[in-house]
Parts: sequence; C-alpha cells; structure tokens
Amino acid sequence: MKKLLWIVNPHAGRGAIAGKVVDCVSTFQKAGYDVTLYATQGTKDATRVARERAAEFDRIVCAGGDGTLNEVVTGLMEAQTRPPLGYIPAGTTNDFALSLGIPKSPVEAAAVAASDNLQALDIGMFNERYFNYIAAFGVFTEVSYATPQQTKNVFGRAAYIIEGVKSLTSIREHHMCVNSAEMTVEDDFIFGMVSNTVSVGGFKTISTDDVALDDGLYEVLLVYPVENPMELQWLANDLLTGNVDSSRFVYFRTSQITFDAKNDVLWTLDGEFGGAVKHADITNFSRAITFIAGDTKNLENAEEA
Ligand SMILES: Nc1ncnc2c1ncn2[C@@H]1O[C@H](COP(=O)(O)OP(=O)(O)OP(=O)(O)O)[C@@H](O)[C@H]1O
Repeated sequence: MKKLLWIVNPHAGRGAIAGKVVDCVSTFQKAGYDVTLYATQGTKDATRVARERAAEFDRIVCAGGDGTLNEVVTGLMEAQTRPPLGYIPAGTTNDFALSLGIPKSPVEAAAVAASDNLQALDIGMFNERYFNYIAAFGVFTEVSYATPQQTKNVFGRAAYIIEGVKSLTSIREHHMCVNSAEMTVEDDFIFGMVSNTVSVGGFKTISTDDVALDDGLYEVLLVYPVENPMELQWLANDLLTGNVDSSRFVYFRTSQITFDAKNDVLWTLDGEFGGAVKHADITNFSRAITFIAGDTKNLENAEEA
C-alpha cells in the first residue's frame, strides 16, 4: 500500500481543519493510501517532521496556512528524498493554493492531494530561508504584507501594490547594488520584487504563457522613484499595460541575484516578514519540489469568485 504522511497544523486558520479530518483521511484511504497523521506541536515542527520522515513516504500532504506550507517545503528541501507534496489550504490566507488550482474546501483539496496531477515547481532561497513564490522590498512592505497571489502576473501584482500607495511621502527610496549574470545595476529603488508567479491575466505586450513556474528563472522587477502623483499614475499604467520598455522600472529574468544596501532593507517572503538585511542573496532551485496541482485552467474565474 502507498504511504501518505499528512502533516496538519491544528491551529492554522483558527482550527479550520478540525471538523474535516475524518473526511480527508477517508478521501486519502479511498485513493489507496495508508495514512499517517501528524499534528504539528509548534513552530518549525513541520520542518523537522518533513525532513526526518520524507524518505518513509510516497507522498506528503500538508494542511495549514502559508506558514505551515513554507515549513514543510523547507523540511523537504533539507531532506534527501522529496516525495510529491499535496496541500490542503487551512490558513487565514492561502495565496499559493489558488495559483495551484487547489480548491478552498478541505475535502475537495484532499481529493486533489490524492490525485496524480504532478507539477514540479521552482523553490527560492533568500539568504538561508526558502520561499515559494515572491521576495520583495520597498513600498510593498509599507502598503501591506499581503499581496494577492492571484493578481495577474508580475506586472499586475506590482501595479496592485503601487496603486495602494496612498501618499508619496510614505515611499522610501533604497539605494541598492543589484547583481546578476544578466544585469548589474546600482540605483535608488522604491520597490523590488523577485517572483515566480502564475500568469493568468495576460497583457497586450506579454504573452500569458510568458511566466513559467518551473523554468529555473525569476522575474525581477525594480521600480525607480517617482516625483509626483502623476508619475505614480504613469508608473501604474506602464505596469498595467506590461510596458517592458518603460524607463520607470527595470525588468529582467535570472536564476541568481544579490542585493546590497548600506542600510537594512525590510523584505517580505511569500507575504510574510522576511527580515531586515543589508545583503540579500536569492537563488532559484529549479523544479525542486513536485506539487500535486488542481485544475489551473479556470484560475481567472477563481480569482473573481
Ligand atoms: N501546535 C501548534 N501550536 C501553535 N503554533 C503552531 C503549532 N503548529 C504549528 N504552529 C505554527 O503556526 C504558525 C502559523 O501557521 P500558518 O501560517 O500555517 O497558519 P495561519 O497563520 O493561520 O495562516 P496564514 O499564514 O495563512 O494566515 C506556523 O508558523 C507554525 O510554526
């Protein structure tokens, strides 16, 4: 019999998963899995369990919010063998689930986790920490830690953030030296984003197939300072129309990049606080983890739901 380890954070999303455990286990069993249930006991426990026990199982499924998922991903990255990873969203925000086409209902998500729609994804490392889809600094951190994963592609997401800027005086400039094989630039930036996102909206100048989650490359967007509200609007327009030739930002792709600043810069990783650092070293581990995905064809509809 195939063996499945189900790692559950019982506290995620204020205990959202509690009443669904039996139905989820039953779903796994019907799909032919012998289920081991592990309830996490505290911070980093999911990382330890995933790392230490990955080799014993054919599949690992994680139930919790983005925090728990990140802990399991970290454990798998540190493990010798990495079985496919299923995800049952049970947190307060579950951005990542949506981009993988995983349903909100735990039992429906369990059915996806028991299925065989495998999708290898790139995993990022930010200094010593792993992240799934985005590392960012700048206005982002001042506007909100939460950016909707489902918000279009890299430009749409940035436009969303830029439009959330209420006053120019709240924007700090960060002098950064940015290095990668593809591009070296030293300048002031108000926002930077290194991301691996789905592209579902599509823009006139950018193909909807343009962003791949498993190509080993990050999309990097660095936004220059704006002087007045008009420029802010132009910037948002350039982002919304996907104007890659805009003089208001730099956009390129790379698998490895470093950022150096004189002062500490606040970063967010997957929408959570990622630390205040002068030096950030970001590496893409291509196709490092195989996820079990749902139906991603209707992502755009899901976004509007
Ligand atoms: N038994 C436990 N008691 C308390 N905290 C736990 C326990 N098990 C895990 N945790 C911690 O709970 C934290 C929050 O989990 P997670 O992010 O998955 O849920 P959430 O905060 O409800 O959801 P979201 O991040 O989507 O808002 C994790 O960082 C994890 O370390």
